[in-house]
Amino acid sequence: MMSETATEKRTTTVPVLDVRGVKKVYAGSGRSVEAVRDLTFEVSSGELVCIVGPSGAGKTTLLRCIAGLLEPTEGEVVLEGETVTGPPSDMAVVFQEYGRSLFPWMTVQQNVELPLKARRTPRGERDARVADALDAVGLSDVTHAHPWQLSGGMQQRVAIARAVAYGPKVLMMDEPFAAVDAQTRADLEDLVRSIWKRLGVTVLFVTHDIDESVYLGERVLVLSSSPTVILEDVAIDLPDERTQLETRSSPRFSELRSEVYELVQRAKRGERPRSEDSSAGSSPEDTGA
Ligand SMILES: Nc1ncnc2c1ncn2[C@@H]1O[C@H](COP(=O)(O)OP(=O)(O)OP(=O)(O)O)[C@@H](O)[C@H]1O
Repeated sequence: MMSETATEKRTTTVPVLDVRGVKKVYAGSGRSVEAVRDLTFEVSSGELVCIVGPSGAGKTTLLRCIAGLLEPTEGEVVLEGETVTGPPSDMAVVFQEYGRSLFPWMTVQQNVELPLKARRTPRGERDARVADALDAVGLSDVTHAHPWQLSGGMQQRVAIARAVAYGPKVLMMDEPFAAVDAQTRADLEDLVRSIWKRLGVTVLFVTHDIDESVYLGERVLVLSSSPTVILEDVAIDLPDERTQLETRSSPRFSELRSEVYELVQRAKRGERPRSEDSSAGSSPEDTGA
């Protein structure tokens, strides 16, 4: 099993990702929207960090800035010491809309190997990576099927396999399970944790779902409502081995869930982090909405 190596790797504290003072203002048509005001946090190599916050808090905007798909208005994103100025080669993103991210005319195998072909990975290595990734997501027996022949949950597994085959240092997931049923969602959550352990990859997981964030994460970053900053960085001190039944029914899970729930409620009420209390411009009127 590879989990020991992955566990050792996760205990290191090298920041793989450094988000420094990121602000994003969308401008256009005579209207500007400050989606994100000032986000600063670090993610260590091999961590699994979840991001939650009220609707419209700027979770997707933040993720797109980190993925190099949007340019921050101020601040910077530093990945392994390099400022992100476009999609970094060692980052992969899994989006919610699996139906739109897979090519229907290509087989599962072809969809998963596409980014490797684009990177001109040699055939032998490509085949091995695709086989490993499909094995990791439990889809080795449908390599020649087309996405439309698979269930929604299986299609999302293909999208995850594609990201995994690429061998990213950082795997970002933007509400990846919002469109699947509850049972499939639980299976996919366990899949994310098993892949994370198996590969020792750093994972940044955006979700609306408070229970999901606590179940998956080692840390949960709670965003304030607009103008968005980090309201709280919550350490999830649950045991490393998690199961849907035992973990979710443990007293500590309930406590953490309540803590994050209360923080999200505070965010919705427009509360600001304590660090802003003494700073200028932090009056309740300044909380936007
Ligand atoms: N391309 C855009 N142009 C203008 N405003 C935008 C654009 N994209 C997002 N916004 C605005 O920025 C704010 C943050 O949006 P974003 O989608 O990042 O939030 P979110 O937390 O991911 O939302 P949700 O949880 O509802 O998916 C919202 O007010 C949104 O309307």
